Amino acid sequence: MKSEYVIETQRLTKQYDGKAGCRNITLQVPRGVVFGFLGPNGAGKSTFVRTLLGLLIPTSGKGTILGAPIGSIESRKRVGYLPELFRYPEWLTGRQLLETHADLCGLSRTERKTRIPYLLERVGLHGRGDEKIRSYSKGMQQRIGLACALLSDPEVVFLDEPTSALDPIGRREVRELMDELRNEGKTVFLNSHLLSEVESVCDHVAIIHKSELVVQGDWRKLSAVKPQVDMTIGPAPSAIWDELSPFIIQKECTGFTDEGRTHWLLTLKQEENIPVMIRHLSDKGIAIYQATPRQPHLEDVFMYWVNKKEAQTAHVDNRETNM
Ligand SMILES: Nc1ncnc2c1ncn2[C@@H]1O[C@H](COP(=O)(O)OP(=O)(O)OP(=O)(O)O)[C@@H](O)[C@H]1O
Repeated sequence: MKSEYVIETQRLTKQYDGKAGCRNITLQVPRGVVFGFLGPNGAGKSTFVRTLLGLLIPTSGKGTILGAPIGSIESRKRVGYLPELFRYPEWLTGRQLLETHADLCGLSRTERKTRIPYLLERVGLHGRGDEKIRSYSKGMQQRIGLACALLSDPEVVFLDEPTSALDPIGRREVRELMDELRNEGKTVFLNSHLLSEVESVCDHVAIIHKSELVVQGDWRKLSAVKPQVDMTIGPAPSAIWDELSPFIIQKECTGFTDEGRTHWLLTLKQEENIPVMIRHLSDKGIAIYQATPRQPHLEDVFMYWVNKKEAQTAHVDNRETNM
């Protein structure tokens, strides 16, 4: 039976001379998702990915990819990888680069005959495959790297900042590609600093900071951002706010209309308070013209957890200095 998780690690640690890197990372990546792996610069993301791929030897801990131990040939056979700092031999053409990778993956002649033209097309390099990589723009080089990562039709694809060199059109194409891969049942492990991009393609994320895992899960469910609702209501007595106070953490008047309506931004204790408040207002005969829950943003969730980790680390540092 296939495990629910394609990647699992237990206290995986890779340190450089006993410092930095990543430490005690216990992570589960579900099958068939685009998984966002986030963290500030120097948090340990690339170290963790390179350790998963067997490019670095763990200091301690363990992990599996598709059930095979990390670093084993079995686990490496079934993954694709686009590194952050890609650099390809510039004397090769795009097609020759893919041929070389096809040799490394052990793709048969028949497979590469269909797979290479298909991938050139899929990454937007149709008609450019016979040009030398030296003549490729940075974005085109990133696209050919993406084709290399997908060549063996891997079940798990690691993409490290896959859109860093791409224009907005290219970024959208890569987002669509990630969606397609997910729809095909593949798992994409995405490292990216572009939180708006991650937000639009990922439900599941993990955040690491200062080498350690801070949190993982469906980012919309990670307790961070209090629910907010934009409301427009008709004339109301001020006492109504006292009655609603058990549900509201904060209220902000955001505007008025000529018809005597008022716009409010309300921060609530929990989402379930929205229907309760609406019922209360309408029972009191107060007209509600609109009530729209605000969508949370990944950036808020990210900042919340990174700041929380900062505060914990500062607390531990203070205790150690005072001892
Ligand atoms: N080869 C190395 N030797 C020594 N220290 C290293 C090495 N590679 C990374 N580090 C350190 O390990 C920590 C994590 O680095 P890593 O590159 O994994 O972070 P990252 O989260 O991928 O950062 P970025 O977002 O900037 O790419 C950093 O403090 C870095 O300086």
